[in-house]
Amino acid sequence: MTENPSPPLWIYDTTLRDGTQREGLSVSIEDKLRIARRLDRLGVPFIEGGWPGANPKDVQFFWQLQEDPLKVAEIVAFCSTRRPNTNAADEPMLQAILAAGTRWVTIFGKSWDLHVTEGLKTSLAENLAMIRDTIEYLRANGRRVIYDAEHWFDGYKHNREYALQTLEAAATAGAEWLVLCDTNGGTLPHEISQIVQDVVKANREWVMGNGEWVMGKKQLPITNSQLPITNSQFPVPQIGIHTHNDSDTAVANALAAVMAGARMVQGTINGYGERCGNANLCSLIPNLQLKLGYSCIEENQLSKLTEASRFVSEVVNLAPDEHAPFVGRSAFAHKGGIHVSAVERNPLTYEHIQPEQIGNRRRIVISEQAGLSNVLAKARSFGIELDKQNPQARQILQRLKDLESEGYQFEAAEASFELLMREGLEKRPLFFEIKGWQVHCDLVEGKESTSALATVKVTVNDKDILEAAEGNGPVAALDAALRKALVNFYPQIGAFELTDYKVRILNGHTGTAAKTRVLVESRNSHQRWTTVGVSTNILEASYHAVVEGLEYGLLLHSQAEVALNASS
Ligand SMILES: CC(=O)SCCNC(=O)CCNC(=O)[C@H](O)C(C)(C)COP(=O)(O)OP(=O)(O)OC[C@H]1O[C@@H](n2cnc3c(N)ncnc32)[C@H](O)[C@@H]1OP(=O)(O)O
Ligand SMILES: CC(=O)C(=O)O
Repeated sequence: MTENPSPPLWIYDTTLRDGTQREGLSVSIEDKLRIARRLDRLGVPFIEGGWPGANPKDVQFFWQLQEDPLKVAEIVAFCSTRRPNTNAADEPMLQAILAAGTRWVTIFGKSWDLHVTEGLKTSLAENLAMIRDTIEYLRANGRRVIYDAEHWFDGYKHNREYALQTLEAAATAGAEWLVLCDTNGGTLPHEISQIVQDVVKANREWVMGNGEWVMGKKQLPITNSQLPITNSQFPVPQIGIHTHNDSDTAVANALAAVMAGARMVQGTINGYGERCGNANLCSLIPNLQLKLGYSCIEENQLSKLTEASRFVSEVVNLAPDEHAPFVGRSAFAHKGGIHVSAVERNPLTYEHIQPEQIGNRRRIVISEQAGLSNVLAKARSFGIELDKQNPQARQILQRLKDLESEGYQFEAAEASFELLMREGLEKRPLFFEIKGWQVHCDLVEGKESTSALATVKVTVNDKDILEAAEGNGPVAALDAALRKALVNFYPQIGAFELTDYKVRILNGHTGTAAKTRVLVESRNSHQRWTTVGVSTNILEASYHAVVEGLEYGLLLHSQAEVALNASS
């Protein structure tokens, strides 16, 4: 039986061009190069690098890539058509795009008559000439051309005949791809579907025309069958799609276009882009590859998609969207007890794909929504085998629910939950006991910083220790005093660091009687953990979170020692 090969589909990434049009996103040349190389490794065939001539950074970026080119991907330079009533050869922008030295260029032009008369303030005929001249000029200079039909869908709805003429102008001039853009992002999937089908049909009819103009049979100035992306498979220009997310349908629109015959999909990593963003490639690629059977990137690269998404968010300095489909931290996080119970039996029950296929992982969340299955799954992740019939398991679940109703939140403080569970199972080691503590704050009118003094009385191995320490606030002083008291017994405490401290008022309407939840994040040289404390007294809530933070660090250390001894 011969295997049916997956139909090819070209992914075109525009993170470095349209992605950088997102408000709040700004990248250096080095950032752009790092992202381009990461996308190259991911196996994206086309990477739009920017608009050379629009800013010095993009000019430099293309020059640097000429020195040290990408390994696989085609890097593409972007530009508009020439301005009205000029010669393409005299346009500085077109000189800049040639100087970028790429094999492929993308030119955007106007499809909507309103934009021609109102935006460009020129005639419909001149706009067609601008498209044609620009592409012919670039072809004559050895470039392969992708034509982005800006506002295609709005243009089509207002004046179908003229919109089709703009595509025809691009195709006759030698564009190899005609990319239909939903620039304003207002089109819905059913419209995309109908319009793309119509264009694909018109494209085919042009090809089969009466010889007057036969799209695609025109002799093109260059052909290069050595290129990884060759048009030899395609005797005609192919249709592509570029969607924006203003109606929250960018991904759905791109999928609808592909199902209607588009063969190139433009989008960005994490959906970054102008206004509400572009079609998110981190959703599109797995949908196209895993569900629709298209071949977009290598399987072994698909399993690196989550890592690539996080890499890009790190480089552009934007917090990753934890709830992003496919690649978000919560994309395969199960919280409801019913879900966890079923997922534990068969993940297919509540997962649309296997998280490993795109390099993500399943997580079980612990909270008041949990059932015994969550507790058992968490216990397993802590290395504790717990049976559903064990009454202690239900007691732990009940304690968890009681504490959550008092204001605790364990989903973000798994270290505290592990300590709670170990206590319920009588497996919580006693590293130290706190007999008492005090904090004194010195608030001097007119003095900027507060000085605080904390004293703690701690018992370790039957020895009582009394220590005091100062800090620039009460929590810092308390933390310092505890460490001082414990460090001689547990020198590893010296490597623990308190890295984050978050306070949330739980029932603000009760004024100063409100409960406070404190989350403390700590770390050692290779792990991070979070603990929680709740009280009507902010200091007491902090105290509980800080003490559990130290205790959990000691627990991790002792577990690591046990593992080391067992392996040696
Ligand atoms: C749909 C898209 O996302 S397209 C990409 C949009 N991206 C960007 O705009 C980012 C980069 N842009 C820039 O750096 C600047 O806007 C530049 C360098 C391109 C132009 O700057 P300026 O010359 O100062 O012009 P300005 O930005 O004010 O206006 C844009 C000009 O381009 C013209 N223009 C717009 N679309 C096109 C087109 N397809 N073909 C030719 N000219 C066009 C406008 O009519 C206007 O011309 P005018 O100044 O003669 O009226
Ligand atoms: C070209 C482009 O970015 C757009 O039309 O949205």
